[in-house]
Amino acid sequence: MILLISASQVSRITGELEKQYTPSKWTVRLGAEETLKTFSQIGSQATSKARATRRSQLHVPYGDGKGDKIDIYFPDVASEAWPFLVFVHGGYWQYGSKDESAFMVNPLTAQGVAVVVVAYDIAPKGTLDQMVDQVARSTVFVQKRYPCNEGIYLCGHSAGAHLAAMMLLTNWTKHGVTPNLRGFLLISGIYDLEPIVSTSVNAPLHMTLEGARRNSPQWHLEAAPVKPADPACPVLVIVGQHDSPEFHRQSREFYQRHASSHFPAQTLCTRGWKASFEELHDVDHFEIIWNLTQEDDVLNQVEPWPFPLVAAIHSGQHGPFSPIEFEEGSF
Ligand SMILES: N[C@@H](CC(=O)c1ccccc1NC=O)C(=O)O
Repeated sequence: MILLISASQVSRITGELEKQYTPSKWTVRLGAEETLKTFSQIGSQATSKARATRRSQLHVPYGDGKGDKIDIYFPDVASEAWPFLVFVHGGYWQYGSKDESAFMVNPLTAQGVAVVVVAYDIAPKGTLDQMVDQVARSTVFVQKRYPCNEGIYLCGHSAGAHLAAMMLLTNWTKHGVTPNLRGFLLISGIYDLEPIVSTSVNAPLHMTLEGARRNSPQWHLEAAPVKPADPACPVLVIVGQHDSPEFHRQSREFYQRHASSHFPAQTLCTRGWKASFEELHDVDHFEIIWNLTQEDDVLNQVEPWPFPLVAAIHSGQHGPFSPIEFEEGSF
């Protein structure tokens, strides 16, 4: 069947896709520009505060590349057997940096969790393949440097959630060590990159459809070389209520309890991951992260660690979450 569509229909469709993948167009409290400005201000302030008040090691090289750097922030307790939260910042693989992304450092280190904020080479310097490799190498570095860690929890936001999710597929054998991964916290992420190819996001990324698919966790879950080292490694997929419908779809389809015709047998649940899905009530794509600077933010409650969100759902105390659409992942 040949489908004929007019030029104006094409421009309407591409315009809609562009809007769906522009998170600042969906905010409800501040305007787009003010939201982006506030996000970067809050990130910078949180980072200055963390560096001024927490014991830290900054710009630690995890590889030979100039951009292979992490910041490590430590709890007060003298030990190396902390749990580690490794945070991968967002910014559509083309902006953002570790130097304005220490949102959760003070609340988490105060509760005994070491926080690692990862730098990677954003576009145009870095390609998607290189960024994925950098996040893998930074995680391996943390494991090698802190072999007594009480678990590494990978957390990413938006494009950073994509990079963190790619670690579900990583074959660690070539890295010589399998990180002690105990959980994934994927916040407002993108797991199928194909729709991005035809948006302006792709201008500095130069992704081909093939490259987009190669770097889409949604398309490769069946190829995950190993099941999680710890069968209790939970994967929490979270999206903000005021994220766009496309962002909601991305999270839901990645998690989904049952395979869809679009992604047959390609969801976290159907591949055997202990996954949960949650829509966080009344927050947008940016507030969901900047709220992590607050000690009382739901995602910062570490008792019971790792994810009180999961525990709260299981105990029926939904608190500030929207209870809709949650299904416990099958295992
Ligand atoms: N240009 C985008 C900004 C954006 O998407 C973004 C900004 C900061 C952190 C994460 C982002 N999104 C995905 O990585 C917008 O206007 O919404």
